[in-house]
Amino acid sequence: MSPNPRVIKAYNAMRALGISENEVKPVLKNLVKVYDRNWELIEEDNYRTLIDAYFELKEDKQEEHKRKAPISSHDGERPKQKLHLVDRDNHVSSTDNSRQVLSVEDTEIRPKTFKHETIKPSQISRQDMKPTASSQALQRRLSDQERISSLPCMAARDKKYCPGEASSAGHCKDPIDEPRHPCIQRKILSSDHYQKKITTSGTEKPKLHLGSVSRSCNGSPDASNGNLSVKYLSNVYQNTQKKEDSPTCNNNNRISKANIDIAASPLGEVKISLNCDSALDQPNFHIPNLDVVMKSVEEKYLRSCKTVEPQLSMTKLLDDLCRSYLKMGLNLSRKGLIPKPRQALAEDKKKSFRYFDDISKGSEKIKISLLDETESEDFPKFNYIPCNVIYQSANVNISLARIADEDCCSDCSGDCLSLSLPCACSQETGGEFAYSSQGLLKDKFLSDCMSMLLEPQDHHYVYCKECPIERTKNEHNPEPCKGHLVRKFIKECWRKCGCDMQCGNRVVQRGVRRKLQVFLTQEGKGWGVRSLENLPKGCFVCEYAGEILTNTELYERIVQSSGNDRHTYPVTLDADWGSEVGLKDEEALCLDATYNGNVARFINHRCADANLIDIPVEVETPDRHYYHLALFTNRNVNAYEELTWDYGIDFDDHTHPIKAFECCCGSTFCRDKKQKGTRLTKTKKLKNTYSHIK
Ligand SMILES: C[S@@+](CC[C@H](N)C(=O)[O-])C[C@H]1O[C@@H](n2cnc3c(N)ncnc32)[C@H](O)[C@@H]1O
Repeated sequence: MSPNPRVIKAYNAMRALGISENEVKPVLKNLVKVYDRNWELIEEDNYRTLIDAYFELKEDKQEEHKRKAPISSHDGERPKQKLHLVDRDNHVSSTDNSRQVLSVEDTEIRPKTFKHETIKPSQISRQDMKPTASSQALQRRLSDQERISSLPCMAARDKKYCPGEASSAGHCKDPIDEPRHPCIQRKILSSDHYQKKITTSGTEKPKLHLGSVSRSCNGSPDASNGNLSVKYLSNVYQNTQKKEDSPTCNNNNRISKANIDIAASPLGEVKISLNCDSALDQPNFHIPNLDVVMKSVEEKYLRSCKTVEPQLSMTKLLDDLCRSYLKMGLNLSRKGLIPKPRQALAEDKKKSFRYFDDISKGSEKIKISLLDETESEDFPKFNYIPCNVIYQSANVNISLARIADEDCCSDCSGDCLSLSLPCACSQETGGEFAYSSQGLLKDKFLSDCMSMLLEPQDHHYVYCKECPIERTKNEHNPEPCKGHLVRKFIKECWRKCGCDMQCGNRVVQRGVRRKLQVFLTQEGKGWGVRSLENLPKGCFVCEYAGEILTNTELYERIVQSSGNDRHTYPVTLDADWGSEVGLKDEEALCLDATYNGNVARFINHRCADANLIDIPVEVETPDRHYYHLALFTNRNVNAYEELTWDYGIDFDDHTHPIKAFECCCGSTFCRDKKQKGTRLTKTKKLKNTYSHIK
């Protein structure tokens, strides 16, 4: 009779794990019998059930030997008994021990094999069951397994031994009543599911029921109930734990082992696992925090595919995830981080990735975090200021007396936006407030501002007789003014107004409200800013705050700077230069956030199709030499998308005191000719991009 090909396949699968045909034969025979020749159940998950049964049998045998062994005798005793007595830090490394597990001296199958309370094979890390694993790797794993299974319960560390029976003896409470570690709970759930599967598939035998899973007090499953599946889980878990820098279990209750579940259906029927067994073999690999890896990969894809492109490949994405996982793991170890106990993991997460909780040091109403996943860039030295501060000579005249009655709404109360007839403060914006009752910029106002940005030639420019900018460049023989775009202003209610601070016409002055984070960009732009939440279109993000300098002061600063300071691109407050002739130097102002600035100093430039727009805002000074420059979203922005705005740089102007950087914005409309030569010529194309706001 020709051999059953399913039997041959099963032997082959087990052989790949270093288990011989002779060892497998009786186990398989028994399984086929109890599973009523339901081969699918034996074959599924790469013969998990078979492997499980094999190890269960082995474990039974060991238990049997233990029971039979004379208690006082050490001589000539099998070392496995000692294994359960060694201290946590006193690993038994004898190869005999591993060999002992591997060598199956007697393979006699006993009817009790399946009478054990059993945590089902679904609880075993998939990788451990993988038939492709070399027998050498298995040996090593088994050796670890044996070693770690000897570890005592964490709570009973000083006692020597926490066997299954110890549950009733004291230091581990009834494992069922014990609060479950979320990760473990999930695994138990899946074993329940497994049980259901067996029953519903019409197989009556064996009677599989949820085991009394004894777990060590640190939440990992305890190997002491003689259940190899659980033991396996525990071993890999603890093995991994030794190398870890970050929590194995994240908030999503995913379990972390050498196999890390990264995605699962609600009941765990379908899972995607990261297998980092080979990476764990590398001495310089440490397990990174899965959440951070996920975030970083998501961020990368969100940036490159703002809308999901048809060619987006999930395989590629998940492959990339694996690559990033490895990369981060290696990066962690490159920093020479030493694994810390579990309690310190939260702290570690922050340290290993350079995490600052709040770069504003409490000066903003909301914390602004900084996350550096690579530690490849020095954090810039600057002083965080939440609002503008005069450097020295700027003439910023803030006085209530200068605010005329028609420039404020002293008769108002409460919220000006709720008035049936808009108050005086709406005059500046044509008798309508720029803000909607949701606190967002109204579409019409936003699209007018966008149109100025996209089609400046269609808008009003003023040309100074003697341009302060040209004057600083060449005092005695200034070049003709290059022109200043007359900008639309928002005017907010302020101190002389009768409304309260919650008035809908006070947005910018209430400061940052969105969860922003500074992070290191990957395109060579240095630090950048992203929002940790989705932002709706027209939403205020932050103002560009810095030192208020005169043009001359800025010029001197640039000339004197050592060249070591990476100058943040300064902002010229020229939105209203046309309304006055002959601006004095102390009235021609700009903002410099290089040494003193807020989060906006980290927002990078993007040519034309940036997601933020800068809008001048009049708050406390009716003359517009000085104003606030506020950044609003010009479209819906996804969480973790980098926030950018168009600095308005003319990359062709080689006379500008600040040498323009080489633009890496990646926009199709990039104006920097050096970059791909993709100069903005097709305004129409650009207009199409923003057609939604027209
Ligand atoms: C306001 S800062 C932005 C924060 C800056 N990335 C950092 O690390 O501090 C402006 C500077 O960032 C860099 N930068 C901004 N946008 C860029 C872009 N599109 N391409 C290349 N570098 C950029 C330039 O060095 C520029 O002078």
